[in-house]
Amino acid sequence: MTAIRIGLCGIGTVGGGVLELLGRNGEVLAGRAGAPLEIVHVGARRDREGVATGSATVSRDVLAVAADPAVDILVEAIGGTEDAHELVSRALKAGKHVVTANKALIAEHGNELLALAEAQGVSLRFEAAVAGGIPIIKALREGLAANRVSWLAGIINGTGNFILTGMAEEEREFADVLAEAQALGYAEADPTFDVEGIDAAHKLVILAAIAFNTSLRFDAVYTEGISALTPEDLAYADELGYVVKHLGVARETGDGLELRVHPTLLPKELLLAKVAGVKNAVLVEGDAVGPTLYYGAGAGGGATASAVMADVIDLARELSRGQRCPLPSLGLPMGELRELPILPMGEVRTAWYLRLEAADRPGVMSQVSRILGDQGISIEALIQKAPQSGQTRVPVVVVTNVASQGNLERAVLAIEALESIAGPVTRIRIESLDG
Ligand SMILES: NC(=O)c1ccc[n+]([C@@H]2O[C@H](COP(=O)([O-])OP(=O)(O)OC[C@H]3O[C@@H](n4cnc5c(N)ncnc54)[C@H](O)[C@@H]3O)[C@@H](O)[C@H]2O)c1
Ligand SMILES: N[C@@H](CCO)C(=O)O
Ligand code: NA
Repeated sequence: MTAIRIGLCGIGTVGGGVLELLGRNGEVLAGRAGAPLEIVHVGARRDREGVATGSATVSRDVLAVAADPAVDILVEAIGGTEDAHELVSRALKAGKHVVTANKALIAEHGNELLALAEAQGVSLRFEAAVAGGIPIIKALREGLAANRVSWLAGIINGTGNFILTGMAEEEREFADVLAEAQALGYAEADPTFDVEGIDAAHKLVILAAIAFNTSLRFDAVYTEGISALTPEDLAYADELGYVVKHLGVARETGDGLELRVHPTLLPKELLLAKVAGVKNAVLVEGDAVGPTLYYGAGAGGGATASAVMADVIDLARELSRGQRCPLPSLGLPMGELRELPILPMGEVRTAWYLRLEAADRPGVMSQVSRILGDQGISIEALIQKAPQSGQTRVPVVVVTNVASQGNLERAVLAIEALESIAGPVTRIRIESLDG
C-alpha cells in the first residue's frame, strides 16, 4: 500500500507531540487512514533531544519541505505569522495539502490562504488551531451543519484558564502560574498573546467564521485580557456566586455580529464555570439542537497532536482511496462567505460587576444608584464592607441588570466624577448564557 507522505515543520511542543503520537499509534492510524502515514521530511531549526525523526530527511530550512515533491501533506507547527505564511503559501502553491495548528496564521491570513488552497485544489486544515484537542471545528462545520447558530461562547485559551484557576482556587500569584503554564508548553512563544486575549481572539474569529458563514474578521474582534484582574475581584465574584473566566463570545443579533473576548463573571452552577486548569470548553446554541457543549484539553503536545493527526487522517482517507471530494475548510467555498456588519461594543448588552472605593459616609450609595438609574441601570446585588480601622473608604461591589456598554460607560464616568469616589471603577461583564 502506498504510504501517505508527511512533511513536518517545527518539532517543538506540537511537532514533537505529532512525532510521539505517530510513533505510539502509527499502526492504528494507518488502518483508519487506509495507508501507512510516514514522516518523510522534517523541517527544524535545531534538533530536539529525545525526539526520533526516524529515516526522514531533516532540513534546517523549512521551505525545503514545501518544495519536496515527495511530500503529500505538510504539517506546519513552527508558529508565528511571517515564516509560517511563506511556508504555507509555498506548500499550497506546490500542490500540497497543509495541516496547521497556527490560529494566528489562519485568523490573520486565512482569507487569502484558504482562497489560495481552493484555487490550487488542495486543503488547508486547522482543527488544532482552536481549543487544542477538542474537535470543535469539525463539530461546528459538520456535526452542526443543519443548524442556524445564534451564539457561541467559549473558554478557548488554556494558559489563561490555567492562570485564573490557579489564582482563584490555590490563591497563587499570576506570574507564578503563568511560569508553570510556560514550562508545561501551554503558552504561546509570546505569552502576552495568551493573557491579553489575542490568542483567544484568533480562535474566536475562526469559530465565528464557521458558525456564521462569514469571512475571517480578526480586525473586528474586541479584546480585553486578564492581566488586570485582581485576587480581590476573584474573591468578590466568589462571594456573589460567580467564577471569573476569560470568555470568547460570538453572537448574531439582528443589528450585527458580536465578536468579543474579555473576562466574564459566570454563575458558578454553569458547566462552563466549572472548566478548570488547561481545559477549554465551547458552548454552541443551535436552533435545531439547542445548546451543545464541547470540553477537553485546550493546549499541550498530546492534545494538539491529536487534532493535527485527525486532520491528517481525514485527508489521508481521501488520498488513499483516490476519492477527493474537498470539504471547504470554513464550511462554504470562500466566495460564498457573507460580510456581516459587526455590532459596535457600545451596543453590546450584558450585566455588569462594578467595584468602587467609596467614602464611608451616608448618601454615597444613593448617589451611585441614582446615576445608574439615570442610564436605565438597576442594582441587582451589592456588597459593602465595613471600613478597616484607620480607613475612610470602603470597597463597594455592585451587580447590575443587563445594560448596554454605552449606558454603563456614561454612568461610570459620572460615578468616577463624584468627590466621594476614589480612583477608577473596576468593571467586568457578567454572562448567564441562558439565551
Ligand atoms: N503548545 C500548544 O499547546 C499549542 C496548541 C495549539 C496550537 N499551538 C500552535 O502550534 C504552533 C507551534 O507551537 P509550539 O507550542 O509547538 O511552539 P514551540 O516553540 O514549542 O515549537 C515551535 C518550533 O518551531 C521551530 N521554528 C520556529 N520557526 C522556525 C523556522 N522558521 N524554521 C524552522 N523551525 C522553526 C522552533 O525552533 C520550535 O522548535 C503555534 O502556532 C502555536 O500557536 C500550540
Ligand atoms: N497558548 C495556547 C495554546 C493552544 O492553542 C493556549 O494556551 O490555549
Ligand atoms: Na480543536
